[in-house]
Amino acid sequence: MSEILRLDAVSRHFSGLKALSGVTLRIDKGEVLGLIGPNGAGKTTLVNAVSGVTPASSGKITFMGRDITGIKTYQAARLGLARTFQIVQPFAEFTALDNVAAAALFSQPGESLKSAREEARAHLAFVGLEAQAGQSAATLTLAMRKRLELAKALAMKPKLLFLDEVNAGLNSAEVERATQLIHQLAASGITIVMIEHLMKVVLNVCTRIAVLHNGVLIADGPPREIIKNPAVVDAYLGHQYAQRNAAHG
Ligand SMILES: Nc1ncnc2c1ncn2[C@@H]1O[C@H](COP(=O)(O)OP(=O)(O)OP(=O)(O)O)[C@@H](O)[C@H]1O
Repeated sequence: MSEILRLDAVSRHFSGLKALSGVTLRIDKGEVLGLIGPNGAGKTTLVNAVSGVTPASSGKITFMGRDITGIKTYQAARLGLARTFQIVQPFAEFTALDNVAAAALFSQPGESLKSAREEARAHLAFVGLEAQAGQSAATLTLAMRKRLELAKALAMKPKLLFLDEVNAGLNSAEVERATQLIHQLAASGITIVMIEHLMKVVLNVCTRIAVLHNGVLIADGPPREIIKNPAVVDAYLGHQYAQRNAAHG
C-alpha cells in the first residue's frame, strides 16, 4: 500500500502541557485507522495538527508526499483533508442543504452556488438526510446533525477523512447506521482516521489501531493484537475488557 499521511516526531505543547509528544505515525491509502486512548490523550490535538486547526509545535507532517506542517485549514481542505468535529457546529440558521453547499464552496471556491447545491443534495442523500434538505440545521436531532457533519466533510471531496467521535451520544440503532456509512465510505476508497471510544465500532470497521496515552503513541497495529497489548489494557481498555474479550475468543 502507498503512504498518504506521515507524522514525524510531531509534538504540540499548550504552555507546560504536552498534549502530543513526538508522535511518529504512517497511514496508507485505503486504511481505516482507529485512533483510541483515554480522555485527554491527545487524539483531537493530533487531528487538529494535521487539519490545520491548531498547528504542531514541532515535527513534520507529510500528506501525499507534500510537507503540510503548519498548513491552514482551508489549504488542508483543498488538498483533500477533511474532518468532522466532536462538537457538531453547523450554521444553525442555514438549511441542511446550504450547510453542505457552503462546505463544497469552502473547498472549491470557484464553484457556482447552483452546482454546490446539486452536489450537496447528493451528499445528503448518501447520509440519509434527503428529506431534511430544506430544514434549518437547528431543527435536526443530534444523530441527524452528526450525519450532516459527515455530509459537509464529504462535500470537501476528501482523500483522507478524520471522523471525531461521530457516534458519541447516539443510540445503538443510530450507531449501527453510522457504522454502515463508514463502511461505505471506506469502500469508496476514502482513507479514514477515526477517533472512537466505542470499541465495538472500532473492531467492526478499523483495519489498524493507534493508541495515544498522555500524548505519546503507545501502540500501533492490527486490532486483534492491540486489544491484547498489556500497555493498552493498562492505559485504556481495562483488565475486565481484556478478560471478557479473551473469553469470547
Ligand atoms: N486549546 C487548548 N489549550 C490548552 N490545552 C488544550 C487545548 N486543547 C487541548 N488541550 C489539552 O491537551 C490535552 C489533550 O487534549 P485532546 O482534546 O487532544 O484529547 P483527546 O484524546 O481528544 O480527549 P477526548 O477523548 O476527551 O476528546 C488535554 O489535557 C487537553 O486539556
